[in-house]
Amino acid sequence: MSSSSYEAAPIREIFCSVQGEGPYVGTRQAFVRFSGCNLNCNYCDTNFENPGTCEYEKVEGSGIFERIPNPVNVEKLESLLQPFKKLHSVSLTGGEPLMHADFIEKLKLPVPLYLESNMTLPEQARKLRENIAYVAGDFKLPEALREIRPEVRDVHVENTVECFRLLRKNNSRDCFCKIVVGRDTKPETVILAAEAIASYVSCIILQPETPIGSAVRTPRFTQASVQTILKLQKTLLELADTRIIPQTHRMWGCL
Ligand SMILES: C[S@@+](CC[C@H](N)C(=O)[O-])C[C@H]1O[C@@H](n2cnc3c(N)ncnc32)[C@H](O)[C@@H]1O
Ligand SMILES: Nc1nc2[nH]cc(C(=O)O)c2c(=O)[nH]1
Ligand code: SF4
Ligand SMILES: [Mg+2]
Repeated sequence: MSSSSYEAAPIREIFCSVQGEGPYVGTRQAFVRFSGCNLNCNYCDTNFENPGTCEYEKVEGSGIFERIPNPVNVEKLESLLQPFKKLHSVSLTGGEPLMHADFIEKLKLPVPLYLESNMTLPEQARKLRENIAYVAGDFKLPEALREIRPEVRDVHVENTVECFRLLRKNNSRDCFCKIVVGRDTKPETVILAAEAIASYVSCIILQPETPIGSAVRTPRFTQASVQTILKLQKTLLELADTRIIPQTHRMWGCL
């Protein structure tokens, strides 16, 4: 074992499922969910705290989880992923996986890496330019972020555009952009965001916000109307292939 295999990261869960979002929906993936995030999006559906152990579902869909001690080192993660067969890719998600770029850089896996990121950490993104085959990059609009100070807003947008530039689509990597659209989303900010990254991506996905928590019983409280999202798509189609795809994994209850 090389010394780099001792690099370790806090991982919240590891399981096999299918990609539930975006243009690769339905493809078979192993998911590695890292703990911790640098943002606090108001719609976030995920618990990314570090619980001290990692939940590992070795048999896909079984609902039976082993508790693996945290942090998990590179070699251990590679062995935990071995039982999962016929994978399209391994989804690195979280929390925010770019916070663990040094760890990801060391991973050696027989399948391509698919990065699910908030695209706000360009120095970390730079480290992974050669490692990632699929970039599912979110553009976090200022109105979706809790506790963002006005003076930080511009830096946030600049960092996001820089991440898309660094990880843009090329001959060996696909890169697409997801934008979660909810009741508070301003069409003007979506259009500005899309203009800034259109040349770096293969498509833009408008992902309607899925109601979470108490909002599930009052969905209209968080959702933008069908008409609003369709209108936005029409405008963005001038810039890029733009699709409206809701989260699908929640519909049939897989992880
Ligand atoms: C939980 S995040 C983790 C990866 C990374 N931090 C990010 O935000 O892209 C994974 C995906 O779930 C999406 N997501 C989270 N909550 C959502 C919700 N309520 N409705 C729709 N999409 C949601 C995020 O926008 C992101 O595309
Ligand atoms: N099935 C499934 N698809 C997903 N696509 C992105 C996810 C995420 O949480 O990053 C996710 C997830 O948690 N489950
Ligand atoms: S960046 Fe991703 S994980 Fe972090 S709060 Fe936002 S949606 Fe949740
Ligand atoms: Mg999810």
